[in-house]
Amino acid sequence: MTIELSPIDRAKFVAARRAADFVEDGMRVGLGTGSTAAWLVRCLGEMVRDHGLRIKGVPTSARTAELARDMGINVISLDEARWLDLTIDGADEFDDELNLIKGGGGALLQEKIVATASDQMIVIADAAKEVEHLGAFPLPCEVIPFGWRTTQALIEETLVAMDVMGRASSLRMNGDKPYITDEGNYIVDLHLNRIGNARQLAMVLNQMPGVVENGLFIDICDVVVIGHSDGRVELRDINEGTATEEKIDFAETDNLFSDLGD
Ligand SMILES: O=C(CO)[C@H](O)[C@H](O)COP(=O)(O)O
Repeated sequence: MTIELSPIDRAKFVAARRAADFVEDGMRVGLGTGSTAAWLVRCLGEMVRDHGLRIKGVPTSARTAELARDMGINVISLDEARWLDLTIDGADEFDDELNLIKGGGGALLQEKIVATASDQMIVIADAAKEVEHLGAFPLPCEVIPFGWRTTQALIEETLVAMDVMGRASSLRMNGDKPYITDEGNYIVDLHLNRIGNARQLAMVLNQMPGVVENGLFIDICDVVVIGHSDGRVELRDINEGTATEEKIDFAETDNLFSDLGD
């Protein structure tokens, strides 16, 4: 039986399926968070189950840990792994230098720690995530709950002083309560519209007391795999300076859909 996927899920799936080919036997792999990364975890689970792939997976959230265990992946902590061969994760935006906004799913802190502790980071995304300038997607900023209003005000004042466009920010909510990250923190989303100097902003934000981490991933991503709903995948490697295109045959991946629906 084949589960009918929406065009966006087909795009996410083919990106994940192609990126899974980068995973080799014996690797320690960082497992991202979000709907695209969930496809990756399912693909790796199938490779473990049906093709005997032996990997150790380091999840970037409780959600991903649960899914990875359900898929039969050997899950270990980052402290056990210490260093990773590869991390594969989704993104909310990427630009032509493969700088990213991440954290739409609230897992930016663990995601950045895990990606930074990896020899290589591969981002998997549908084509809508590609932007000329980062910032249309609200930039997540993880802050500790203590004095969060003061931290938010400090962030806003700093953005005004830096003449960053937008300037509004909002506390991320889960119903009528603040959204709580896996680390017990809050997220303040910065509505910037367009980020002029992402490198500078990332550094400035992280210097503020109360800010734990921000969702700008600068010089961390090595490769982006962009999926399209017709099965095409584009691979861009920032280090090699290459851009190639391939096509995934959905017929060969039918077994993945048979028992792995959401
Ligand atoms: O950064 C993330 C979670 O913190 C996700 O990778 C990002 O939000 C993309 O999610 P999706 O694949 O569901 O579009």
